[in-house]
Amino acid sequence: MKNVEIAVGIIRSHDGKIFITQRGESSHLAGFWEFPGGKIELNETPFQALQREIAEEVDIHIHEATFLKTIEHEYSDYFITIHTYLIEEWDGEPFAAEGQPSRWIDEEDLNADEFPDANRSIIEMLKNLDNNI
Ligand SMILES: Nc1nc2c([nH]c(=O)n2[C@@H]2O[C@H](COP(=O)(O)OP(=O)(O)OP(=O)(O)O)[C@@H](O)[C@H]2O)c(=O)[nH]1
Ligand SMILES: [Mg+2]
Repeated sequence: MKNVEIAVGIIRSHDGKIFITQRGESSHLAGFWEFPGGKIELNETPFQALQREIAEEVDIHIHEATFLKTIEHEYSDYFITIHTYLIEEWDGEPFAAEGQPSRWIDEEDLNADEFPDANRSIIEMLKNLDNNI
């Protein structure tokens, strides 16, 4: 089966809100909310892919991010590897640069049922993170 490797950013403001976007109607897993990010291209590190995707999708520029973890998940038609980063500093103001719906949401209100299955363990981790970071 195909393996897709992506990098995603949890863009978190100082007051604990997270910027999420919604997948377009014609895309895979349409209608689910997601963390901005996308596929790692040839010759890119995961962090370089994160920088590029975050700039393309939500128009902010990052110089650093905290690597959180890499998760692997099996969808019915492909495997996915997700490198997850926490972004707390950026230049600019995030907005949905590709016209997709977007919102700031309180960390505690993140609902795993509204995200792709692969995100469940990311959301669980986030809810436990504040004790550690
Ligand atoms: N961006 C993102 N993708 C996710 C998340 N969770 C998850 O399962 N995915 C899956 O990862 C796959 C690739 O992500 P993507 O569609 O953002 O890739 P991309 O930005 O490079 O898009 P493109 O291929 O249209 O250029 C999709 O099938 C998507 O459903 C998530 O939280 N954020
Ligand atoms: Mg994307």
